[in-house]
This record gives sequence, structure tokens and C-alpha cells, in this order.
Amino acid sequence: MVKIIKLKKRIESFQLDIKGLFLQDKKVHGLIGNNGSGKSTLIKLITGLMRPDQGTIDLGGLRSKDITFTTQRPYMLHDTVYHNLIYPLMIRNQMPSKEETEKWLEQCGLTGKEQQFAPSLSSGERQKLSFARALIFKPKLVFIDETMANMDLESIGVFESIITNIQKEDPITWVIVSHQPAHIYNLCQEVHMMEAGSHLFSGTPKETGYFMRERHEKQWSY
Ligand SMILES: Nc1ncnc2c1ncn2[C@@H]1O[C@H](COP(=O)(O)OP(=O)(O)OP(=O)(O)O)[C@@H](O)[C@H]1O
Repeated sequence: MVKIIKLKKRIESFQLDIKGLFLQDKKVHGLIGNNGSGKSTLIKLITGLMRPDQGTIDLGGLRSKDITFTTQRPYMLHDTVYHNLIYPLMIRNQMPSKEETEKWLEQCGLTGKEQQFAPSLSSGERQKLSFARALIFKPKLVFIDETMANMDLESIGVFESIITNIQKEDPITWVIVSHQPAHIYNLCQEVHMMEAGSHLFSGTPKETGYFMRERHEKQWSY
């Protein structure tokens, strides 16, 4: 389990302050909250891209090479689609199998574009490639930060089924940031809600729905 305890980080006027947030292993977690509530900052802290001012992040035995993340605007190496796809394997001294790379290219709808300069891909194509690049080395903890925001409905369906199949066969831990309730309801077992830098609530998607409805009613009942 990933345990985040008494975590604090100030970035200019923004203050992240999380008393306790726990991510159970091998589950699909949703991370939700308004723009600027601190979701991406939290991910940067967990993945080690940023250092906390205070507090602890216990990765439960995971090493940094077991963890990966994708973003809404993924960075593409100035190289071909193929080299971008196999990059995580190369840096881990693993040989990519032809079967595996072809499978991922097909699932991403990028078959035939292997030799295309990756930065010239459309934004949705780049997101799909970054998703495949994140999964090709079989990580144990994956953060998906609004990566499906520019994908068409068919591609979203493909990636939702990739996640569902991985969870059936050899489950890993996922943290999915999305502003689209359908993703959360289709995929997640547990949802964590951020508000203004704090962790407000954790529960099942159904409990989250009740929580949000109740808050909304309270806010409008004065
Ligand atoms: N480098 C920075 N300099 C100044 N402020 C920053 C910096 N990085 C983040 N912030 C601020 O920290 C706050 C939290 O940002 P963060 O990206 O974590 O929010 P988020 O919940 O992921 O938002 P969104 O849903 O819009 O992606 C925001 O108010 C943002 O402006």
C-alpha cells in the first residue's frame, strides 16, 4: 500500500496539505478535484519529481523503476514513434519483442506510423503513445493524469478495456486523474477527492456520488 502521511508542499501561494491518504495495492484509484486543487502536484510528489517540504510517502516496497506516469501533454522524444514506444524498455536493459511492440502499436491505432517523427503526432495520438509507452515495461504503479482528455470515444473504450484486462490477468495499482465522471465510474474501485490542496474524501464511486450530491445540496440550501 502507498501511504501518504502529513504531506506538505508550498508552491508560491499554493499550499498542499494532506493528513493521510492511502492507496491500496492492485486497485484502480480515481483522483478527482477542481482545477488547481493539487492533483498533479500530489502525483509529482509521489513519483519523486518534486520533494515535499514535510511528511512521508511510503511506497510500500515499490522502487522508482516500478512506477510510471502519463500526462495530458506527454513529452515525446525527438525520435520515431517506435523509439518512443520502446524507450522504457531500453533504459531498463530489456529487449523489446516484435510481438509486444506490434501489439501496442495496434492497440494505439499507430500501426504504419512506427517511423513517423513522434512530436508530429496529433495530440490524441501522442496521448495514446504515451499510454502504451507507460505500460510496455509492465509497471506496478501507474499514474494517468488526464491522459484520456483528448482521445476519441473509441480510443477511450480501447484503453478502458486494456486497464480492465490487466486488472483481470495480473493486477497493478492505478491512479487515474479525470474530470469525466464516466471514467471514474467505469474503472475505479476507490475515489480520492482533493479540494484546495487538501484531501477531502475517499470512498467507492457510489459513496463519492452521495458525498458530492450531499455537499451540493448543502451549498445550495441557504
Ligand atoms: N511551478 C508552479 N509555480 C506556481 N504555481 C504553481 C506551480 N505548479 C503548480 N502551481 C499551482 O499549484 C496549484 C495546484 O496545481 P496542480 O497542477 O497540482 O492542480 P490540479 O489539481 O492538477 O489542476 P488541474 O485539474 O487544472 O490539472 C495551482 O494553483 C497551480 O497554479
